[in-house]
Formats: sequence, C-alpha cells, structure tokens
Amino acid sequence: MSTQERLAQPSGSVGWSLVVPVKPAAIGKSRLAPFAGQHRTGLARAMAIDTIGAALACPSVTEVLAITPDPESGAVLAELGALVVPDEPTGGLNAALGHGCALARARRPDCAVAAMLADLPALRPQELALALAAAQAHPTSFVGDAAGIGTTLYCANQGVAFAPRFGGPSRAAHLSSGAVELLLPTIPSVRKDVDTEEDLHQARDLGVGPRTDAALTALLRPVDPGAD
Ligand SMILES: Nc1nc2c(ncn2[C@@H]2O[C@H](COP(=O)(O)OP(=O)(O)OP(=O)(O)O)[C@@H](O)[C@H]2O)c(=O)[nH]1
Ligand SMILES: C=C(OP(=O)(O)O)C(=O)O
Repeated sequence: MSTQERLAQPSGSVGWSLVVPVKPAAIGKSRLAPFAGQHRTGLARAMAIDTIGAALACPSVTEVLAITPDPESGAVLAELGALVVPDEPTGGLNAALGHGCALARARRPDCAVAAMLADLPALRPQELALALAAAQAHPTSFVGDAAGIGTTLYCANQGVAFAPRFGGPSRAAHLSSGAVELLLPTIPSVRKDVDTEEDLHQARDLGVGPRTDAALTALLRPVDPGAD
C-alpha cells in the first residue's frame, strides 16, 4: 500500500507498530475444515491477507509486521506493504509475538506496539483506528473477541512491558494481567474473529474483504454435476 493510499493519521495520536501472526495457511484454521474442505487453505490465506490489507490502510498504523513462515502468504503480504518476518523462536504464538514486538521497537522506538490476530476478515481500518486511539490511554489494553472468550487485539504503549497471553480463554488472562479491556460499541469488525463456519457467516454479514469474499464465492459455488 502506498503512502498516498493511506488515510491521514489523526493529529496528536501516537503511531502504532502492529504485529500480526499468520500461521502457515496449509495448517491454519483447522476448525474450518468440516465446512471448507479443500478450500480451507485458500480461505485461511485470504482471511489473513484481507486482515492485513485493512490494517495497512489504518491511519494510526505506522508499520505492520507479519510474523509468518508461510512463503506464499508472505510474498503477497510483502507486496501489500507489510514487513514479513519468520516465526522466531519457534515457541508458538506468544513467543512469536514477543519476537515481533522486539523487532518493532528496535525499528520504531517512537511507536506503541499492538498484536492483532489475522483472522478478522471483516476488519475496517477506521474501527481499528478507534480501538488504537482508545488504547493510548492505558499502559496495556485489549479488545475481547465477539464471543467474549478470546482476544483479537492486545496493545502496549511505549516503555511498557509487552506480554500478550493469546490462546484459549485469553480475555480472562489479559484481564488478570492488568490490561484494560476496551469496551467500544463501535468496533464490531475488530472483534469478529473467525474460527468456525458460524463465525464466517457472521463476518460475511459485516462485510468481508475482497479475497475472503472471492474464496467464499468459490467455496459456495454449486458443483456442476456434468463436470468431470
Ligand atoms: N506465526 C504464527 N501465527 C500463529 C501461530 N499460532 C496461531 N497463529 C495465528 O494466530 C491467530 C490465532 O490463531 P488461531 O485462531 O488459534 O488460529 P489457527 O491455529 O489457525 O486455528 P485452528 O487450527 O482452528 O485452531 C491466527 O492469525 C493464526 O494464524 C504460530 O505458532 N505462529
Ligand atoms: C488465540 C486466540 O484466538 P482464537 O479464538 O482465534 O484461537 C485468542 O483469542 O487468544
């Protein structure tokens, strides 16, 4: 994404480095397998690319670091304007995010850092901007997922320890860590993560990005009984 295509950053707001983990599409989003079948890999990749495409268009986001060992997704994400870095150490999601945060802070010490999951295919740049603006008021904060169990966005201001606790019931884990939950009624697209078929339909109702829309169209196309 070129700087011309970005919306202007609101004055007085801090810039954010956004760290986004992307599992290899061939193994990611396994809970969608019963619904998506052979289309699951393409769908998982499409959702991650749409999520990061929207993040790159957010006026508060200075840089997106996509943490992924997936070369195919990485190539597209780099083309869109993300900095693509591999998983290091190979210790799972929170370890990869910690590594991404260290790299982000070394590159841009003036920015705050946030970690956002890559399964938000309906993400709207302006809704992400609202969440990040609210996050400026707290040392650490987070956005809970639409189901009320997990987390989609974890934010740490400059000079504050970055200690995400993604995985499973992470909303409770983030609350007990002292992070403040950002309870904004106007950011449904930031909260709507997609793990299941039902999530996907709900995200579609919000309006998914173009790649996810195309992947879903291919997936839902009726099979031609005359084709071999
Ligand atoms: N780079 C990286 N990303 C990860 C890792 N584990 C999860 N993610 C990403 O973190 C986000 C949340 O992960 P999950 O919702 O648990 O996704 P998932 O493992 O692909 O989904 P399931 O297989 O259905 O559990 C998604 O954006 C994943 O791509 C990891 O070990 N490394
Ligand atoms: C990893 C998490 O998400 P998911 O529900 O997508 O697995 C989480 O909410 O901490």
